[in-house]
Amino acid sequence: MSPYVIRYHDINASPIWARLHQHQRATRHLHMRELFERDPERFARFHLELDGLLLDYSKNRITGRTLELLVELADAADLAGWMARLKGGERVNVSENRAVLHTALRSPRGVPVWCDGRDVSRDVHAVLDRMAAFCRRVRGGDWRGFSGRAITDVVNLGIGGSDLGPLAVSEALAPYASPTLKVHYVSNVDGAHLARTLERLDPQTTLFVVASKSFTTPETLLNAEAARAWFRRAGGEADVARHFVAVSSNAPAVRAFGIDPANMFEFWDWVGGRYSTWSAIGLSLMLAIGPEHFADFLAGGHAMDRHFFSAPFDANMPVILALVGVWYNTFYGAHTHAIMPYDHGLRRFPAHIQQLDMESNGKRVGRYGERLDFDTGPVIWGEEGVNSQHAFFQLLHQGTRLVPSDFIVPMNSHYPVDGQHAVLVANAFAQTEALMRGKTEAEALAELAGLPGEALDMLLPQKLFPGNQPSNTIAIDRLTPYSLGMLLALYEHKVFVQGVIWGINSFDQWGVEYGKQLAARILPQLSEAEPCLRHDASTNGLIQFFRRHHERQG
Ligand SMILES: O=P(O)(O)OC[C@H]1O[C@H](O)[C@H](O)[C@@H](O)[C@@H]1O
Repeated sequence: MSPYVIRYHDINASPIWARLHQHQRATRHLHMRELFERDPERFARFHLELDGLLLDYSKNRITGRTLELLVELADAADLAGWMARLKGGERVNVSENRAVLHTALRSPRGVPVWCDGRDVSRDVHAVLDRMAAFCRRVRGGDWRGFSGRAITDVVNLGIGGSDLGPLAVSEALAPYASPTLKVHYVSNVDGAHLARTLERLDPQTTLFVVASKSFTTPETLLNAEAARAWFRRAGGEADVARHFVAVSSNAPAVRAFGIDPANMFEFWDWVGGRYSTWSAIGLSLMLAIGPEHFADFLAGGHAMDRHFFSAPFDANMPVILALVGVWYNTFYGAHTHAIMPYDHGLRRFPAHIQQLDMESNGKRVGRYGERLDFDTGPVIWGEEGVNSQHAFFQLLHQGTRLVPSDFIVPMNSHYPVDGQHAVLVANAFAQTEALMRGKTEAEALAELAGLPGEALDMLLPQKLFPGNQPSNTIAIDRLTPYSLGMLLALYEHKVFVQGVIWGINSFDQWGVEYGKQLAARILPQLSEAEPCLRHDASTNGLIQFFRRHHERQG
């Protein structure tokens, strides 16, 4: 039984919660444009820098007092205590009775990290060493396929945390990837995903990485079986060992699937799926970028960990990002949060953060099972810039919703194409400025000077921009393994801090189980002959429609 089970989280009954509501009422009329005009030091006061990563949080509806009160809220939620418990390897994932130590995955060699009396850092580095040795063999052409040819393609078979993180990071770090080893990610149980990937590949030179923490996820196991069948058309059963490796915390299931545990890379139950990119789940990533770059990625994550665990709350990037998010979510009632990377390589980053945040904090009960009477994690969404400007920014500029957002902007590109990077950056900065400033009636009138009265009446309201739409800008020198490590760890800690404030266990995910159970029930019914009456009328009707229209294959 967890030692924490007796405590209840009633942060919304705390005096600071009420004071923050009062403060919101007292300051909500403030416009950021005026705040900037009044205080030329606003950027100086509201930005932080760490190793070439800058967090500008000045374009938010906050004052110095807002931050003081939000820090008091963090104190009331015992943030310092929960940070110490997290770092100390205590079982902060109370519903699963597990420690949460993804920070140990990026801790340097030789620095012990204790969990249940065991130095898990040794285990971490032992696996990292095995991964590095394996990657060097594959990348160097020493690990060969059954016909003696070197591996040219790696297919990662995994879903959720066993896909999104490594995929997003692999795409972002493409400039660091091997030119001779291509890594593909297949996640969906929709056969199209696997089939369309395999149609370009040769079984003689393809290596499959079956990535599943539990090794029970049906989508991944079905894809792995289909991949094995595809491989077996060319290679024999004895050759499977050269073409299939596994990443899992479940050795018996890996063995039962037919993969030699010698070809399994281990991780542990104290690594949550959506926090596992840094672990052996990053094997496909390491195959792509090599062990040295992977080590730089871990070092970047560790740099952010050191900052997070040591900086005072009012100068702590993840804490600030989290508190400002809580300000809008909880006290302004904002429902969503957008993430816009102005970098083509980061185009899958919002999807990864979507899982990280929504699977962690999309919960309606507290960590002890108590009902929470306030809104918790926001809907996370986003798209790469500038494409997003040409798609949905209309709503951000002139819609009726408050949509806080993060702009992630590298100052340098790996692909300098005739000054285009400056255009990209100019667009990012301009958007944050426009969202903040808005456009006043006087400014709009100046643009419309000379228009006849009727046209002016119609057009003037269309040309007004209310502004006061908040954004954070995360500017980085260049997208490198190190800076991406910092960026990802920044978001992981942000999510943790928000979870602490809302009293949530950010490390379980009971909400995804129910749909899986029902899918397992419906699957056999799709091919039964007798009328389907076991569900509600809608579900029965859909099952009948499938039966009428589905053409059996195979
Ligand atoms: O790595 P696996 O055990 O295959 O799990 C893959 C994913 O599926 C689950 O349903 C969870 O929602 C995710 O958190 C997890 O990352």
